[in-house]
Amino acid sequence: MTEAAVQRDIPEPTVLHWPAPGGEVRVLSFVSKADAGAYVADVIADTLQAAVADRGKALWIGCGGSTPKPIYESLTTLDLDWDRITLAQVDERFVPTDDTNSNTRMMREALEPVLDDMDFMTLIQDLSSAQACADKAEARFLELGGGAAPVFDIALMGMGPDAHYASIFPHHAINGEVYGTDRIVLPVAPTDGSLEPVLPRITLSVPALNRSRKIIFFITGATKLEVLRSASQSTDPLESPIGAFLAQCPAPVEFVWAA
Ligand SMILES: O=C1O[C@H](COP(=O)(O)O)[C@@H](O)[C@H](O)[C@H]1O
Repeated sequence: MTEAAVQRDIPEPTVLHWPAPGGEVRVLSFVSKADAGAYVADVIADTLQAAVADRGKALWIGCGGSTPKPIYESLTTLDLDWDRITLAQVDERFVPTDDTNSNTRMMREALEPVLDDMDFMTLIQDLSSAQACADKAEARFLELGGGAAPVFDIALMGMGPDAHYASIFPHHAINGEVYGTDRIVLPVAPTDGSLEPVLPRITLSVPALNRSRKIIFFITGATKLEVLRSASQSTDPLESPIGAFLAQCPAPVEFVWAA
């Protein structure tokens, strides 16, 4: 069994930090996206290998969108005990897994070199309805947790330019339910099309995300850094989903950023 993943020689980041209602926000700022991505991949790899060494297996969750694809690709180049690693999704669009909008498709493509060795759990467990899909995904998570909501060794998360995280969007009714639910997985209704989400979605609930031992957000671009700076000052879930999340999250949260 490998004790630690290969460590790359990554230039030291600058640490940006500012006060916020939920506690200081800390952002590791790298000179290049490649360095930032390599850092995130190494943190995930080390966390997974430590979990395998401690508990014989690792369970983690990863986000979709386009930003994290290089992280997943990078992880496949590292020497990990893939046969002991399960990856599930933070959120998904309720579309077939071969659809171009599918996070599952992106993740499977990026992880292709190790996909047969590892256990990848898509949130798309049923295409008859988003509720049936969420119910089946919930059951899968309960299996993974031995009958209870599982603990995740690490969560790789992202943030959209509208301050959404997972599939929890500003001004969406899901904000009234997603923080206080007993559910692990919830369906997210689409809007009328003028605002995201335009497609129905499936998301992990906030209590489920909170069961991560650590959370690492990977964001890129000047716009998202300014969105984070401003949104972290509000704890109103309707206006500022990311600010609301940070204000209540019990897990250690780190942001990694590059322009
Ligand atoms: O819709 C989504 O967007 C966010 C952010 O994606 P990005 O490509 O702008 O980084 C992502 O974290 C989430 O998983 C995805 O479903």
